[in-house]
Amino acid sequence: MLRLPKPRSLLRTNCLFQRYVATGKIPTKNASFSEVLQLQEKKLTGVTFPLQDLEKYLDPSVNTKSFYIFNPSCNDIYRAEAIFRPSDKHVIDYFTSAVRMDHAPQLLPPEVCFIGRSNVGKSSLLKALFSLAPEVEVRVSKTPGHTRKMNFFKVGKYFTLVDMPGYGYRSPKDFVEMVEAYLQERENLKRTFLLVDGLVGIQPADKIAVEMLEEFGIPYVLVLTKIDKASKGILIKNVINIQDFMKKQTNGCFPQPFLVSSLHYHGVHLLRSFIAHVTGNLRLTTS
Ligand SMILES: Nc1nc2c(ncn2[C@@H]2O[C@H](COP(=O)(O)OP(=O)(O)OP(=O)(O)O)[C@@H](O)[C@H]2O)c(=O)[nH]1
Ligand SMILES: [Mg+2]
Repeated sequence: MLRLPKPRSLLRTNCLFQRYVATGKIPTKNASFSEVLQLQEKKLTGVTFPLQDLEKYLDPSVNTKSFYIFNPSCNDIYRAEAIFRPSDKHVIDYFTSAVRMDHAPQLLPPEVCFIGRSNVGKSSLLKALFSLAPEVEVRVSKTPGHTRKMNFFKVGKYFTLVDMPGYGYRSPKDFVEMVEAYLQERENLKRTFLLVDGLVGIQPADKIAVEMLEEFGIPYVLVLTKIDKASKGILIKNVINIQDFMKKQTNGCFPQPFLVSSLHYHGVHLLRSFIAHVTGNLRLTTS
């Protein structure tokens, strides 16, 4: 069923990763879409549409229709990026943190939040999304359980992104009261991004999170993280498993998973445009 590529050298990835760990700074290569557009077509697809890029390794009998549900044009992606670029009139910044819902800020703009197991890469993804506004401080750590509060980041008047503490290992003891209450009560919450490790695939704790989202009846999206760490074979296996799981056991899940590497910006441009779209700030020219 699968046509697997030869294992590729991880040398370059490792060098970049070492630098990332040593300096704590996320690399900036390919952070902006205009840089990505300079890439050769093959690489451009890999960075911009990592899920669609997997199609060439799949048997033609595999149904990949769901890979193209959200399929913005380059122009759409470019327009969405402008929202993630700060200016004097358009301020992007950390706003506040909260450990309880009654401490959460009263914000009117649409909101999206990022949940997932501790260490799955939630804060790193926010950092990558905000890479065009490097003064925005998002703390990431290799120690699981680093984010202890709900952290609110305002993107001008357009929307708010919320970085959540992780569930599972070393999660805050008040996690349930904090996050479940937020998910159930937040009226301006437009979409929840549930992050799953692209290397290990969906875990029992993730399935519990899915059950909770299904029970709350709120729309959510699955995002596979750290795809730079997974071989194409592992990634394809995890994508197929997840698609199968989504089809059989979910109703509120967007049928197209998103694949990201916060280290190399794979899928980050597409996610920026999806966020702009679901918060009502990007009308697609293609649909
Ligand atoms: N190679 C690689 N490493 C990543 C990526 N995203 C995150 N990491 C690493 O994974 C570790 C955890 O990242 P965080 O973003 O802090 O994870 P988190 O989900 O916010 O974790 P908690 O706040 O503890 O729940 C850090 O060492 C990151 O450098 C990625 O796309 N690629
Ligand atoms: Mg975090």
